[in-house]
Amino acid sequence: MSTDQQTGHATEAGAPFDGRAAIEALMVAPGPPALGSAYQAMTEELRGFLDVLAGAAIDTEHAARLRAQLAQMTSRLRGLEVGEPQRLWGHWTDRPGRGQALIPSYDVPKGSLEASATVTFGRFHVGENMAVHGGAISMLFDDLLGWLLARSDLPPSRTAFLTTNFRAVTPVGVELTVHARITHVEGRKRFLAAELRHGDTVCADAEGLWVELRPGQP
Ligand SMILES: CCCCCCCCCCCCCCCC(=O)SCCNC(=O)CCNC(=O)[C@H](O)C(C)(C)COP(=O)(O)OP(=O)(O)OC[C@H]1O[C@@H](n2cnc3c(N)ncnc32)[C@H](O)[C@@H]1OP(=O)(O)O
Repeated sequence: MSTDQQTGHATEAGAPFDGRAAIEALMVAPGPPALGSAYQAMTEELRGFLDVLAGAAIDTEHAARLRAQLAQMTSRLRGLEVGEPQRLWGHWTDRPGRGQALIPSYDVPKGSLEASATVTFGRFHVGENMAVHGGAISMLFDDLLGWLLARSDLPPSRTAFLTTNFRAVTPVGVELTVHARITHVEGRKRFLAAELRHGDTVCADAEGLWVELRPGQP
């Protein structure tokens, strides 16, 4: 085995990195259930920390103390770094939120062509004026649509384009509903659409194209 320099993936010596195989491998939990529960609880705690920090007015001493505590935790984790396929972050595909804090946690059922979920953005994702950052909304759509596809019976694909329309300010700290659907499939191309609502108000919608990876495509 050797390591792909760009992706950190372990590959057979001389074999090119295969994106399809790597995505298919993600459909199995990366560790035992007890670790999954502990990891999920840890990422939820991290979300809470980031939201509170983003909304807090701290003083110089508090900022310096936090920096020192974070530096200590970072150095403890450094020795535990692994390659991309072995990482735990975001790879708990059997759990809502998948063990990551990049976007709010949501859950969609397996094997469906459309799904609805609830999400709540915290203050970490505020752009300004207590409106959710547009980039965070696009990221939610990319993740949700990609995850809907990954959970369908279709072979692995990757986002080719994603267009987001911001229709109304997306509020922070309240439950929102997101609906995602695979609208049609043409050969390797999958067209998808999504909508984010607060009650009856459409906050944002999106449409995008995902292209099925060919065997051996990175
Ligand atoms: C990867 C995630 C998996 C999930 C696993 C589960 C784990 C849990 C994850 C949950 C969800 C995470 C979600 C993160 C999702 C990302 O973050 S993905 C990262 C962002 N996207 C990228 O990096 C993609 C980069 N681009 C590429 O890799 C390649 O361009 C693509 C998209 C694979 C397409 O390349 P290609 O296979 O060479 O496609 P090509 O043969 O040129 O075109 C095929 C067809 O598509 C059309 N097409 C291609 N691109 C476009 C375009 N931009 N506009 C219009 N048409 C286009 C072509 O015109 C062609 O049409 P036809 O002539 O057949 O009618």
